[in-house]
Amino acid sequence: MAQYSRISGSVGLITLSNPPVNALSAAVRQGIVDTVEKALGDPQVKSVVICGQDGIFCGGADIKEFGKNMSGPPLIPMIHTIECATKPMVAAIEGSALGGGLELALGCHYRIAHSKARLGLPEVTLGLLPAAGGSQRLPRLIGVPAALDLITTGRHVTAAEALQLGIVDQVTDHATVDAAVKFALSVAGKPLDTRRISTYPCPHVSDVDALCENVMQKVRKSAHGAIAPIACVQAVRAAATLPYTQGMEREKELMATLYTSGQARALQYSFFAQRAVSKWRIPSGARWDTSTPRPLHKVAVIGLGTMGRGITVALAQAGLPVITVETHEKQLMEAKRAVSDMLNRGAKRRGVAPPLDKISYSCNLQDLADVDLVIEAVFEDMTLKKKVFRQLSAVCKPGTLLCTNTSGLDVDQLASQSRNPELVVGMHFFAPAHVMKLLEVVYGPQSSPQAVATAMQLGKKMGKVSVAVGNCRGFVGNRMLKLYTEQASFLLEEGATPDLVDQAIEEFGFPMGVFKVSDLSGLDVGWRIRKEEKLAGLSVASGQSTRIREGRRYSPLADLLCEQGRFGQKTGRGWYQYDKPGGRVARSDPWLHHFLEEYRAQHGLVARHIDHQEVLERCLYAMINEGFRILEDGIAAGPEDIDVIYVFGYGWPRHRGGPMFYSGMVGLEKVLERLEHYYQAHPDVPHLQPCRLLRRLVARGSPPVHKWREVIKNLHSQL
Ligand SMILES: CCCCCCCCCCCCC[C@H](O)CC(=O)SCCNC(=O)CCNC(=O)[C@H](O)C(C)(C)COP(=O)(O)OP(=O)(O)OC[C@H]1O[C@@H](n2cnc3c(N)ncnc32)[C@H](O)[C@@H]1OP(=O)(O)O
Ligand SMILES: NC(=O)c1ccc[n+]([C@@H]2O[C@H](COP(=O)([O-])OP(=O)(O)OC[C@H]3O[C@@H](n4cnc5c(N)ncnc54)[C@H](O)[C@@H]3O)[C@@H](O)[C@H]2O)c1
Repeated sequence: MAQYSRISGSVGLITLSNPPVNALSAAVRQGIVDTVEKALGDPQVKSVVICGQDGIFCGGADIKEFGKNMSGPPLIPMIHTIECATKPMVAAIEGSALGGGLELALGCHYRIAHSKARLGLPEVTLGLLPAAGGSQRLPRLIGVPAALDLITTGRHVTAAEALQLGIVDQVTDHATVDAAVKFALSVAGKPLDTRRISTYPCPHVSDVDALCENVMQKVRKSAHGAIAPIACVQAVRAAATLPYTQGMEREKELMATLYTSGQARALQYSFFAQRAVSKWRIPSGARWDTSTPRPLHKVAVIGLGTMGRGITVALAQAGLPVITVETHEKQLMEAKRAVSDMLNRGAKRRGVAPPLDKISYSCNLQDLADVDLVIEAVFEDMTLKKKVFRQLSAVCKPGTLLCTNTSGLDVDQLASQSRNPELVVGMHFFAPAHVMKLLEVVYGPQSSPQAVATAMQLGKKMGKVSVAVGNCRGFVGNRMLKLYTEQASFLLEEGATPDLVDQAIEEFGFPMGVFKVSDLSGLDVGWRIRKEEKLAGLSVASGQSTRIREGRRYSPLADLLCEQGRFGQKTGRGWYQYDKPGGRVARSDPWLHHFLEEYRAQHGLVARHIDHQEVLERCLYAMINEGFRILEDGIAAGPEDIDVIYVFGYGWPRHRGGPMFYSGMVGLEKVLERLEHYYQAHPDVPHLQPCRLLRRLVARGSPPVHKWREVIKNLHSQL
């Protein structure tokens, strides 16, 4: 759908109309073709303006159409007709002009943008490239280096930057369509030969091969196996080296490869999954569209360690007044300095003033009497947290929401310490909290719809991707992670090295292998928890075998390293060695290899050859199996929730969709068969036993991931 009218006597106005983002669906494309024909055929019309309804120009091709049989007029000839028109065509850009939307605008002879508009070619983030001429027109318009930057990253630019780059001709603070109509009147009848971008030569670059090779190397490094960024470089290179028509052929060829790839499917799934999780619903029946969040005027953070500092920064950057509480003046002042530094650095990067005045600092919990919401981030110690919750319950005004940033302690137990357990939820941030996008919002059986809605909305305000999850040990992310790291340790016992395991994981697409991450976060963190759980340290029951806990296989390797003071990067030694404490570059450590050999000898273990395939199957399938259990238990509402958590919180390569999507790509039968194989080989590892939901899905013919919810619902109704 596109509406047509004639205004100011001689301007044909075409309005794209497909809420919410005026995506270029088959109907919209047909509407554009019809209205352009009408405008060009109307002798009264001297120039044409194309705009979008409801303050947004166009969000690009309709992603929901991808993978289906395409109907309706194709984009490329449609844009070509617009460019060839003999009447000036002006794009009036408000809101967003993205992907196919910007390509449509590039087909126009002029572009007028509102100052708040955003423009970009984000196809790469969907596993594609701008294949409606964008990869060929943009470099001709703004030059190869700038086009490479925009197309390989998919970043959106502001109207001001678009003007500077030469993407738009004018920026206005006023009504965009009015400005565009005025402009269209002023250019009516003027020659258009110099306005057709496809006819431009690509601006000269001294050594285009060297430039593209350089960008290609950078892109390969950051892509972690994603193919779209590489195809984007190849397409822009074609623009720089070939005539337009041949460049278009190359664009089409590259797009055909990407379009049918599993990576594009994964990335498009991820796009919709990210949006689906914001439409939360929980077992109590509460849901996103019927629950009203509480307005927040002032919030508090308790405990200004690693997490509290990051959370405070994120809250202040979101514009919220925050009061922070520490135990002693010394800690408070130290934290104040660190928080101020973080805010100053962030503000410098973004070219804004640091919101230092949003934060106040205190050592007295009594100062929290008037806050609307508290985020507790004290040590991971249940006794301490319970005490803090009792104190907060006594101090805070009625209705204050109490949230905990615990990584995995029982949120219901904390709720039971409060006079109003319905106002308690977990807000599990990830380190560094002002950077990481993920937030798990943990609800309990008593959490009120308003408490969940408020935490979800606060997460959104802080720029997080928030996922509502049920309460269990480790919630979703850490519960699955435990199985992944456990398998990695078992593999070391069986003959692998940290280098081999990490290489397999990094080749899969994770930015860092499991042992490098462990060195970065500090081995002591997990050690402390395991000691509290009586799995490690002096409290391990006497007579217990070193490699068995609670009747299951246990690997004490990490505990043994901690006993040697090898805590990872912070001590300069861990699973790897570093040039100094705090060093960042992991190097293989002969000591560690010798230590592993001795350990195996001591426990009668014979090292065997382990290949990358086994590393991936053992580590990833164990984690995926736990994901199915989480779905079975109703802790996550659907596979999308788990996948979003893994992509945004744990470095799962986005072009592989997330663990649950990936299992579908591998084939559920295969995952089941491999788990059965490994469980048979390791019967002392119960988590390798394939869970019921996985078996049920395979028995149902392995439906695609978007159909799993039905099977889960049936499973739940039978319980
Ligand atoms: C052998 C075979 C050969 C095959 C060759 C095939 C050739 C096919 C020809 C293709 C030609 C290529 C054309 C072009 O180059 C490709 C593209 O344009 S891809 C799309 C690029 N656009 C984007 O990536 C933009 C995506 N959207 C956004 O970034 C944001 O939505 C927004 C526009 C900035 C708005 O943000 P918000 O206001 O925050 O709103 P939401 O994000 O919550 O979105 C609201 C709602 O809209 C849905 N939606 C958004 N964009 C699209 C879209 N492009 N298509 C469909 N739906 C879209 C979004 O999902 C939300 O809905 P909900 O999921 O909540 O129901
Ligand atoms: N570090 C991580 O990667 C991470 C990630 C997610 C969640 N978490 C969770 O966040 C919480 C905090 O972790 P952290 O790493 O920031 O710990 P941390 O040790 O760095 O900081 C804890 C801070 O709490 C302060 N504190 C202790 N008791 C207090 C009290 N009664 N009143 C006020 N302040 C008090 C301490 O002085 C300290 O500064 C824990 O529950 C942890 O499990 C940590």
